[in-house]
Amino acid sequence: MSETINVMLAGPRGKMGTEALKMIDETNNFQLVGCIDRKHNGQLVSEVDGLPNLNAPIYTDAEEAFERLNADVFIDLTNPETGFKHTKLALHNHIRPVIGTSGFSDGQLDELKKLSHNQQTGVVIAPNFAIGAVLMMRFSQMAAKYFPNVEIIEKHHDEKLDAPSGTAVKTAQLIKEVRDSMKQGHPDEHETIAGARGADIDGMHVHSVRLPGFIAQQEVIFGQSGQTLTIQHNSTDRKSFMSGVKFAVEEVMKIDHFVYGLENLME
Ligand SMILES: NC(=O)C1=CN([C@@H]2O[C@H](COP(=O)(O)OP(=O)(O)OC[C@H]3O[C@@H](n4cnc5c(N)ncnc54)[C@H](OP(=O)(O)O)[C@@H]3O)[C@@H](O)[C@H]2O)C=CC1
Ligand SMILES: O=C(O)C1=N[C@H](C(=O)O)C[C@H](O)C1
Repeated sequence: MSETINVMLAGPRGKMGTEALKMIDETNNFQLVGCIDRKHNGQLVSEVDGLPNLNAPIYTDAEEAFERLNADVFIDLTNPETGFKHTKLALHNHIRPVIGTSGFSDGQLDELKKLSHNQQTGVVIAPNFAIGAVLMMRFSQMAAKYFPNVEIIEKHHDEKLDAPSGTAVKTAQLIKEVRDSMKQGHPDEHETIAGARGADIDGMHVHSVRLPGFIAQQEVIFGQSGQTLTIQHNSTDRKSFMSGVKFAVEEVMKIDHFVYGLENLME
């Protein structure tokens, strides 16, 4: 039988957090030891409406939670500012972070990488936990070798705080690794309304749609003379992210270094 992994989680009442609590509850060798939330200090998860029947305490003070809880792994599903603070606290306490929260800057990612190295503690930061999205990013990187002209359209629910999405940024980074830097579109093009061409990542234009009705979707559109190629992924349910979260929790137990992107843990 697999050894028990003690897990703590920040953001239990959130859309992803509630789904992650169900996954932890359903996984035989995962044990929830506590949560960090903005509300319900001192209560048990089971005492909060809508959360699973888990007898784990809730802390509103993150420092106290990291000091008191005997956790192996820390999952963060909050927001960029909070998630960054939590990840540093987890590493300082040698609790391995699995971070789904998106919106960290390159500078923040560098700082966490250095901290992980100094603390000799593994960390997994995954812009997208859905296997289909990881494949969409990989296929896009493959295609970019042959189709350097590319634009990314990401579509999310209108409660999302960060734009562009972590997935779009990661996709652009993967493409950047295989194509020469270039400016796309007409050399003389100009926006008559600011923002019309979207964000620019190394010459790639990234467009963010925010509408009710979406969970998460991304299209990577490649074009060259006479043909276009579109690689698209849809998450139609947040369950799509949970096998990736589970996988990351298991894998982070085996590493002592920084990993950015689930693809780096897959065969
Ligand atoms: N990597 C991936 O595959 C995925 C990543 N995400 C990312 O995960 C994050 C969460 O997404 P989602 O669940 O949709 O967002 P929600 O807004 O539904 O949930 C965020 C939760 O974090 C809580 N929170 C905010 N600040 C704090 C704090 N200081 N301490 C503790 N809890 C806090 C919020 O509490 P309150 O309700 O009081 O505001 C809320 O319950 C986002 O960054 C999103 O981009 C989302 C989907 C997939
Ligand atoms: O906020 C979301 O919902 C999502 N966020 C992640 C991102 O920013 O890429 C992953 C997924 O797209 C859902």
